[in-house]
Amino acid sequence: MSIWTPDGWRNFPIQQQPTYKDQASLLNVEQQLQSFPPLVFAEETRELHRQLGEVAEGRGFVLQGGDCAESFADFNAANIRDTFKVMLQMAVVLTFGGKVPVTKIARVAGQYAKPRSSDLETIDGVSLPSYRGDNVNSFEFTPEAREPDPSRLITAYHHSASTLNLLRAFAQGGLADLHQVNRWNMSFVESNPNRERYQNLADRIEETLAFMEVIGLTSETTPRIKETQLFTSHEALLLNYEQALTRRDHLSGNWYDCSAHMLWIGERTRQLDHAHMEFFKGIHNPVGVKVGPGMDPDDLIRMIDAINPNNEAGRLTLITRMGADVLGDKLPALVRKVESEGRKVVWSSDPMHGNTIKASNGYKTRNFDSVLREIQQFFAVHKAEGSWAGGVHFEMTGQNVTECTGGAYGLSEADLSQRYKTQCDPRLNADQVQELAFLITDALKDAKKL
Ligand SMILES: O=C[C@H](O)[C@H](O)COP(=O)(O)O
Ligand SMILES: C=C(OP(=O)(O)O)C(=O)O
Ligand SMILES: [Mn+2]
Repeated sequence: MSIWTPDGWRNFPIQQQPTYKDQASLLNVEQQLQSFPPLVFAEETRELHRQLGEVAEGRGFVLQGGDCAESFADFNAANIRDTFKVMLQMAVVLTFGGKVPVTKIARVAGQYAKPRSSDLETIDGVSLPSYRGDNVNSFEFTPEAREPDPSRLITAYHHSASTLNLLRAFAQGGLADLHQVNRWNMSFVESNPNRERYQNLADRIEETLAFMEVIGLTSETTPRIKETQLFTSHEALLLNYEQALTRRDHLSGNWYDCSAHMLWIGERTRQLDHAHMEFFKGIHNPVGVKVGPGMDPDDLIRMIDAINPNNEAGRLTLITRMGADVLGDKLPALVRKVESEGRKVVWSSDPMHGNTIKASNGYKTRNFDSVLREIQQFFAVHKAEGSWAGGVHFEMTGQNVTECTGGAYGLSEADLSQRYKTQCDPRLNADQVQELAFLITDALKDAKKL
């Protein structure tokens, strides 16, 4: 067997890559990226691996979320802070309500490249290359903007570095204090139309914090109360970028893709004999694979064995994205196969990508109830099969956008145009996604009885 190298993927067929006209400039960019510092440290990545190992064994839950596509235009402190805040709020609700430790993984600091259904976008009879994410081309609909530009990879790297820098400061610098986080939850509940549904849980958290304070467990005495740990992740789609950030760790001698703690392969690029699979085989990060309704149980085992030949718990997360109407038919056979063959995986639910629809006014959207239904069915299937529903994966933002319909504020298709800001898929807004956290705690608590 030949030895794995970070550039070995170049010998395999590959999908969903931009066609760069200027190859010399691409090479130059790759060389620069290779000389830049890594964005994450292998030891942090191993800690995430350890936590995901606990999740695979049924002793933890993963909350993964963030924009479908980060954008250079929305790169600012308020956006980063608000995503961080909402993830923390959700994690507290899930930890307390579900009585289980929650590992937080943001889709941030590198979630720039997008696979697309079509290579071309046509507007009023004009066809141009599709927008493929800000590290490839620009969203604006002109021939110049849509031309893939390698220098965007450098910009993406610097944006990712600054984003990570701020997140690390937030995580350690006091913004993550549990008292603070629950104050945000209280104000979310107070103004929510479904307040009576959520009030009780938020009050109980408040009381618990007050009790802890009385017995001396305060932010001052107990650092865990004011600090948190947030990992980063993105779809490792552009392998030129990922290769350049893949470094050999001096402590273990292993290769890590140091662009993020966790990387995943999308539904469109996970062919067993293609480049992405080859790349993922050699990196030691925890990895995710998106699994849609077309996956065959035997192929799933082949895929698992290709990526996780030693069957290590925490190495592989299967992120199922089936659609609320399909999951009940398709997921049981996959779960049964994986469990009966003894493969250790984290099962996570992406309830977004299988529920994408076109609204009557043309907006790409998702409905809150379909998203909730897919998660509920995900829990129900795992309960029936005796497996552990290990996590959820959302496209979400801390901003008050109008991209998905439904939720307590009853967003309608007509409301979508008010603040439809996404450059790719529609995200749940801060209120919608917090409601989901409250609404899934019962299923999570129930799952724990297994
Ligand atoms: O985020 C995932 C994909 O990039 C996205 O769902 C593709 O969307 P499209 O069908 O508009 O290309
Ligand atoms: C591209 C994505 O997902 P999928 O591969 O499942 O379509 C995504 O998570 O944005
Ligand atoms: Mn998406």
